Amino acid sequence: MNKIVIKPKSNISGKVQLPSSKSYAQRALAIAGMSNNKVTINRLIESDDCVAAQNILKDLGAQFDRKGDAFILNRGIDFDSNRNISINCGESGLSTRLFSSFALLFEQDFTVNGQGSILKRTMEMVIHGLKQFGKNVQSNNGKLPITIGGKISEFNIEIDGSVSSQFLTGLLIVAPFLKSDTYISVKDLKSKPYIEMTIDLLNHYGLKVSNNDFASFQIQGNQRIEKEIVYDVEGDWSAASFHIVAAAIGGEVELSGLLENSKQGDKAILNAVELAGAKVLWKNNILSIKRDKIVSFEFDATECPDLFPPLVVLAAYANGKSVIKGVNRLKHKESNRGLTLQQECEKVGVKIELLVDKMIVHGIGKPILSDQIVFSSHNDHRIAMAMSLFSIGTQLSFTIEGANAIDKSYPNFYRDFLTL
Ligand SMILES: O=C(O)C1=C[C@@H](OP(=O)(O)O)[C@@H](O)[C@H](O)C1
Ligand SMILES: C=C(OP(=O)(O)O)C(=O)O
Repeated sequence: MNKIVIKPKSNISGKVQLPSSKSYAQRALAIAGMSNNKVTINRLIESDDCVAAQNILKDLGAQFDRKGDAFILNRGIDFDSNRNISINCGESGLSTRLFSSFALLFEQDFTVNGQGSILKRTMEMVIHGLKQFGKNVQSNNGKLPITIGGKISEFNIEIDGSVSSQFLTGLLIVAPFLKSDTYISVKDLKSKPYIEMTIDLLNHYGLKVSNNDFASFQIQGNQRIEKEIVYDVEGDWSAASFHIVAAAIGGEVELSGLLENSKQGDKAILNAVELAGAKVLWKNNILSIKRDKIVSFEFDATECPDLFPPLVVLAAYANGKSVIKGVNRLKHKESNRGLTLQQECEKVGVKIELLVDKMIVHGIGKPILSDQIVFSSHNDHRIAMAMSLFSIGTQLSFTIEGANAIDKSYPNFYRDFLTL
């Protein structure tokens, strides 16, 4: 049954080993597909998005084995195939926008499809970008499915980065393997840390791209992955953000598996919980978070939009107005997260105002639970995880409908959270 009952928790205390980063994992798989040598990716979890990326590699003719949590690529993508190609990207926005750019490596028809919420999310940035390369693109009114075909005739393009960085990630992964050098100028790029992660991983595979202050990128063509690669996927800061906020409002946690100097933008959650009054400490690669006071805060989440759901819960437990910037980034996620957070928080008496690019959360110290509460995840993993936190310091159980949404990024979330 796709619902869960969460019991009240008077206190948070315990240790969690974080799952590996779904953003790094999908990138590592995509770049591995370009290799003619063996690639081993360690610590790859079987979240839905990571499974989708592996299925795409299969659709593209790559061959690999799984041994425990390791992924071992034996043969990369079959670029010599001239049959028409069709990939299914599951519900992953990143895999959909990233692997669409792989159409640049083929001339035959390359169809991209998916399922669930991704069918409602815009693909305009992909369509517009691929057309500039001279490709023909047919879409379902700017959404999936899209079919891409034809030759590349242009290597100097301009894209808009204000809605999503994910297609640019795809272009940066594909461009080193094109026959000519590529120049990409980017207007108004958001989610920049995700582009740093892409470049970080390209460098790990021995590939080079030149970044001119996130405004343009120059990529030499005809590059190769010269040697065997081993890559260990680091822990997921976006997943960690829920346990970090749980501790900040309800007690303490010790988290392992995270890198202190990670390039993941979502490690900014530490700045937010410190602003709200929690204590943060690193010792021997273990991160400890301890509740102290909880005060309202102001935070700009424009570059780390996935932090909105846990930040809203943090703000709900502070007394008074917290301001979180970057709401425009939320429209095109698994749900329209500004609206879904507003709707779900209303159920516990927390009012949220959505202004032009700001959210104001009117925190009430302790959310009010009645015995009737049924949250909806809106089939959005981050909404399901965030609503679970409302069990902290309250007296009554509640239900989350659409609870399985967590499988997209963190299938063991409830197991881990319920041990705290
Ligand atoms: O590149 C990535 O791994 C991601 C980029 C972000 O999307 P946008 O670039 O669309 O903001 C983020 O919200 C998403 O969860 C993962
Ligand atoms: C928006 C997300 O992912 P994606 O865009 O890859 O579906 C997310 O994980 O919150």
